[in-house]
Amino acid sequence: MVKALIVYASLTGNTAQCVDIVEEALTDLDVDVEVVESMQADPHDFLDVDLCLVATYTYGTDANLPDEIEDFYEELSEVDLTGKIFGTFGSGDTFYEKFCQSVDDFTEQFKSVGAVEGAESVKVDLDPEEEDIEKLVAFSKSLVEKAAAN
Ligand SMILES: Cc1cc2nc3c(=O)[nH]c(=O)nc-3n(C[C@H](O)[C@H](O)[C@H](O)COP(=O)(O)O)c2cc1C
Repeated sequence: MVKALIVYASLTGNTAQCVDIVEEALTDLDVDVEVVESMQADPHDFLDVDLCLVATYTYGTDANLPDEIEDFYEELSEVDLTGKIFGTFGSGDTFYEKFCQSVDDFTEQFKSVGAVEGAESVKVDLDPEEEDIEKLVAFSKSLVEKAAAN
């Protein structure tokens, strides 16, 4: 059975909604999914799963990482995830110049520790609508296919 860990940060619930959608999609695909808030998460836990996922919103004056996921981001740089499949997603607001910058920051961080992107990241404008749900389900499916072939 494929195992997945989703680590997330969500202040007003939009990213949490995206997490629920991905969790349900992965469960429907027979994946054993664990969901952990970033403050409670340890990046070393990714070593025990087949699929490593991070979901986050973007905040601050210069598209900063949310405070509650910063330590996790830094510690992720110390974990060797060579060959592991990862996926990133989250919510932002297209009003801002750097839309979903934190999602991109995590994509780069995962790549820097050797993980392999299993599906293109999904960036949702505020709360997920029908087309976002479809994208998140397709994202989940693609990740599972990659993990199964890994
Ligand atoms: C002060 C502030 C700064 C923000 N900066 C950005 C930003 O740079 N880029 C972006 O895409 N969204 C930005 N956002 C929007 C949030 O990421 C967006 O509202 C998101 O849906 C929140 O997710 P959550 O409901 O999971 O907390 C900002 C919001 C606030 C309040």
